Amino acid sequence: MDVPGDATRLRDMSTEEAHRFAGRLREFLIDGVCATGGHLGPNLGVVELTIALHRVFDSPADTLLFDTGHQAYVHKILTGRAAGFARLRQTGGLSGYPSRRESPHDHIENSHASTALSYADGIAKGRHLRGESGRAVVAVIGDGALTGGMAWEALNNIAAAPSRPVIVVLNDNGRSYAPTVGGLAEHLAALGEGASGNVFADLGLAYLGPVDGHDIAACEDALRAARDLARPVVVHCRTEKGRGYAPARGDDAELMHAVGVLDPATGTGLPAAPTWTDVFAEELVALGEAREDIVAITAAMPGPTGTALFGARFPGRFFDVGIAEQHAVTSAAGLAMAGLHPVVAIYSTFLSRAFDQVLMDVALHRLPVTFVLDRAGITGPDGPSHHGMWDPALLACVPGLRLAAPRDATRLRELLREAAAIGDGPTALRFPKAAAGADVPAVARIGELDVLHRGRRMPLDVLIVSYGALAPVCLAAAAILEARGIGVTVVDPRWSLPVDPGLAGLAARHRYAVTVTDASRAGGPGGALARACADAAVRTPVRELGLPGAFIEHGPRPELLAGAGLSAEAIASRVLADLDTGIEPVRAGDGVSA
Ligand SMILES: Cc1ncc(C[n+]2csc(CCOP(=O)(O)OP(=O)(O)O)c2C)c(N)n1
Ligand SMILES: CC(=O)[C@@H](O)[C@H](O)COP(=O)(O)O
Ligand SMILES: [Mg+2]
Repeated sequence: MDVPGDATRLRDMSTEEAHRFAGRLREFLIDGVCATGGHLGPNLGVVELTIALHRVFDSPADTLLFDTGHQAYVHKILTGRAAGFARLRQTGGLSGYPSRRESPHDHIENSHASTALSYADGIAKGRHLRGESGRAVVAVIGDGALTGGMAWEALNNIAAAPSRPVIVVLNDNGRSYAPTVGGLAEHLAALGEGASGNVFADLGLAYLGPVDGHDIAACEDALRAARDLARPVVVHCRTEKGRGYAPARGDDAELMHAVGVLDPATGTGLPAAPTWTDVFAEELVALGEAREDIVAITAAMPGPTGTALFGARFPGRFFDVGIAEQHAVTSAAGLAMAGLHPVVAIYSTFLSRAFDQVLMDVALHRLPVTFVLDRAGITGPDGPSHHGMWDPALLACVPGLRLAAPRDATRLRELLREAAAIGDGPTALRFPKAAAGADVPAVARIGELDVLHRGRRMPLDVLIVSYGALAPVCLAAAAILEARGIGVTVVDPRWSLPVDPGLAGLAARHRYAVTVTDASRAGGPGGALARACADAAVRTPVRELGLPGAFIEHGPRPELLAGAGLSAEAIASRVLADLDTGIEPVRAGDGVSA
């Protein structure tokens, strides 16, 4: 695609030429994203708006921020990265979000929504303090991201800083994945249509709009007016998600918000095997049939979390609260106080945002809320701010919370029921973004934990403690070790928090124990087991295998897991090396495990 390497040529275009260019850019997006997967709908909706932004503002001298960043493909194309789209979201390829390493035009790498206005507030204040406030600070935020409370914390401060003006560009396409919920959505829709008030003006912000976000000249006029106002201002642009691509505007419920590889001619994708989310979605409906106290909550992600099925079946017991995870959790606490059993379906990575609410609004009151953490562990193409790798460490701090990691679909159903039956405190389940795969049967049950494989020799050499979906990998590692004459037992605790009381005793009957989890090692279940062994004066050394304490770049899930040493071969090699060299057992009171 012939794309101006910089915005100079873009600015020299007439409006008509710019619209023709927008058409070519749209075709480039459709062909490129259908070939790689990614956020097709959101980016088709901001083609003209982003062209107008780069014709009016001089990035990177002027700062352009994108909230969530999933809609920054056009920005990337206009800043010299069109060629990189052939490897979008692939190992070593272009990130699907802004990337500071890729370009000085990029600033926010975090794909968690509702943050851009706070960055803008801080940057504007910083520039003012350093006497550099001559340039514009522009933040593009979607109507969905604007349902996040943090955005309003920022607007409150931006409005109070007239000498450090921020230009807020509201990209209002009326949706997150699904139509944006709540009173704000209705208010935005009424603006310009005789609305009784204007929330932005009431906060003290200037308001320009609504503007047709697909009319380049109208966008440019509004953006120039905003720039010349020199005071905090909201430019309200109305756009269409998926614009210009019929399959995205057709029967697709989410207007192709996030797609896999598609046939560009039809917009159809490859058939996918049932996922963990599909299993959860069905079981939640079955649970809802059996128990009328079960209610479900999502933070603007009914489709991706699978709760849409429950919502269709029980519309009165289903709540989409918008991109408002903190509210979701504490509203769930309220529902539990009212005698219901809420199931909060939330990606692992987004739970981080509501940690205080889990700790102080749910657990402190010992409320029966069940958190279903989808996309736990390595997710893959969405990169470091999407891997769900910190929930075990965070939740290990929560008194009274029980965390389960099902190893397969049958255990997911089983553990969801067990969690829903617990009435004296919070529970959580975690599973990955992956096909659900074949069941992994147990050969025995010891208390709450499943024995997946018994070693052939006594005294047994190695105990592998497998958490969650990596059980097949652990069994394959056991086979490699047994081929080397090493006896191995593989167990799955099912509930990783609190530590199963039988695990330390089981470890005592082995020379060595290794824990395997698709989560950050730091604060993971392995450390808890090591300390439990130390406290029980069990001298068996415990090796913890998991994800490193680092931000892991985007790439295919299997490749990233292998890169973190979570393949059968890598686990077996680690065990063999430890057996050769020996590792010290954790001593009682030693907070650090091997
Ligand atoms: C804190 C948080 N929760 C959920 C998500 C998942 N998510 C990604 S994009 C999106 C919808 C964003 O809607 P909007 O801001 O209106 O942008 P649009 O896609 O419509 O351009 C959601 C819910 C997220 N990125 N961050
Ligand atoms: C941008 C965002 O947070 C989501 O749209 C993210 O892309 C999740 O994608 P999956 O639902 O495919 O995991
Ligand atoms: Mg939107």
